[in-house]
Amino acid sequence: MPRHFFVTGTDTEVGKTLVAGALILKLRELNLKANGFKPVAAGTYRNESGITCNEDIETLRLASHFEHDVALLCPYVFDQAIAPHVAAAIQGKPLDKALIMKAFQTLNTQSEAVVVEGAGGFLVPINEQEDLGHIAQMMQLPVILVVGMRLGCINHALLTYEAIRARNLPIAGWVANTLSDEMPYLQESLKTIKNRISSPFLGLIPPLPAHFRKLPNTPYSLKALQFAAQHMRLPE
Ligand SMILES: Nc1ncnc2c1ncn2[C@@H]1O[C@H](COP(=O)(O)OP(=O)(O)OP(=O)(O)O)[C@@H](O)[C@H]1O
Ligand SMILES: C[C@H](N)[C@H](N)CCCCCC(=O)O
Ligand SMILES: [Mg+2]
Repeated sequence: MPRHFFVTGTDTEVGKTLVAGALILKLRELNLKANGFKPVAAGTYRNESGITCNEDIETLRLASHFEHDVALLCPYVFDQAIAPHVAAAIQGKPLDKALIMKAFQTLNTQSEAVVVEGAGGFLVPINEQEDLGHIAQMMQLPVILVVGMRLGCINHALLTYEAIRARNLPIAGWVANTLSDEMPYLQESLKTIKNRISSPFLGLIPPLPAHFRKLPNTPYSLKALQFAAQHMRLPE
């Protein structure tokens, strides 16, 4: 069974962090030292202690085996919640693929399993030449595709699937994440995607119950991650 994964999605805000956190919990259930990694995070807030945080990193940290230093989980954190290469240009700190790889390898030496969460969709740029897909290729990780179940997701899922295959990466599976209670004809969309994507279907996450929903500028709760984990399986 693979223990390292690259989680991508059909778009930004489709539930990659929810699925990445749930995957980490599932790997930890197998008694593995599982940790999350984020190559680049964009968007910060101040927590109640006045510390600058990023929601995704805090969620991955919460799910992970041990409390990491933020720098170990994510080498680049930018303040504005915008495209990473734009944030990098604004802050005068261009993204370096080699530095991301070094950070990933450092975390790897302290982990038995690592779940990497991309930023936005698969082809989101990191600089003028490269994108998150190149990061996945550099890490040589099996990809897990999160499909945010909303109108338009069939096309987005199939486009992303083709893009991952074009980069010659193995696809460990895909997860359907129901973003809202009001997705019309959810089962029909699910069936359509299943018929066209031959990689394993790992589960359908229902809408999070109201009391588990994430508030802005806070990480997911452990309960929310556990709820998601109950509705999906690890790839074989
Ligand atoms: N199953 C679900 N039910 C209800 N709301 C959800 C569900 N999954 C995700 N959401 C909501 O959608 C938003 C985006 O989720 P999330 O942050 O996990 O997306 P992402 O793909 O990781 O985004 P990014 O590209 O910023 O990393 C969050 O506010 C979250 O609460
Ligand atoms: C800030 C946001 N939450 C994501 N981390 C980054 C999304 C970048 C999207 C870029 C794009 O495809 O236009
Ligand atoms: Mg995220």
